[in-house]
Amino acid sequence: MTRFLAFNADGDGENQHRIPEPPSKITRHALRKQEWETEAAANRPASRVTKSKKKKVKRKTVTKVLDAIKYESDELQCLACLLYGDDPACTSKCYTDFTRQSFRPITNSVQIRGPGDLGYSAHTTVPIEKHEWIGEYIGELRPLSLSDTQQSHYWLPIPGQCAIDAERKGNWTRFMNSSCKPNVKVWGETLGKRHVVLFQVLKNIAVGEELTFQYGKAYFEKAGFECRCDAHDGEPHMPGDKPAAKKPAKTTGKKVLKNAK
Ligand SMILES: C[S@@+](CC[C@H](N)C(=O)[O-])C[C@H]1O[C@@H](n2cnc3c(N)ncnc32)[C@H](O)[C@@H]1O
Repeated sequence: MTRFLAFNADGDGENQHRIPEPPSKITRHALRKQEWETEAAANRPASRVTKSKKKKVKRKTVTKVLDAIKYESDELQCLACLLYGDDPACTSKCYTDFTRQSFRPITNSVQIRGPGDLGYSAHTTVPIEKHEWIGEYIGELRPLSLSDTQQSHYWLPIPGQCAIDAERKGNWTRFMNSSCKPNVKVWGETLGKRHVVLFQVLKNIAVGEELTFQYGKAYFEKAGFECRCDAHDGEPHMPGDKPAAKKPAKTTGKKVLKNAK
């Protein structure tokens, strides 16, 4: 298991330590194969399962799930070639081209700090310009049908497909916390007939700044806790709530007199 290195936020950078329960570092989506076999078995019409077919279905299912986020649709436009899904010119090359050419390769320029109030956090060690694409959400592909209790806090669903769960395996993007004043935006996109979840920078970001995106109200409602981001000075709130009005500073007698004039 490759471990993410982290730096203690209170330290001077030399205080390097390992995250208590680190996930595996991966660059491609992974699967819990057995889980998908169970899922497939549950959805397979009983009457059609014959002994000879059983093996075939099993192999097919895993392959199908491995391709779960590759889709067949003529309605979606590829972010790289701008062609629609039914165009044969849109191929898997679009994915490799886009990730090689249009991604700011910041993977080695992200420092994982913490734990702080929100756990670990991702900070850039290089300046990043507005509109740059900085990463893809990577994790284990899991069935959408899993119950709420089986879904982790690193669960990101792709509607109609599957969910990406980065609890046990993932890349640096799993460490991005939520903010109501985010500097990164999350996009569900398609690249070379593949569903992807990408992150794009919303404004120029300076060295050392934390990278954050908005998880959305539904995330916090489901997770059963409130957002405690810096935009609200760490006060518990739900995304969309207005920041509580700050208490007026104590007025001095002098000021009151001046105003009274
Ligand atoms: C995708 S993880 C982000 C990385 C996480 N901080 C860690 O240490 O692994 C999401 C979890 O981080 C914490 N978190 C992130 N942003 C938060 C926020 N704005 N308010 C409260 N908790 C937050 C919550 O525990 C949440 O379940």
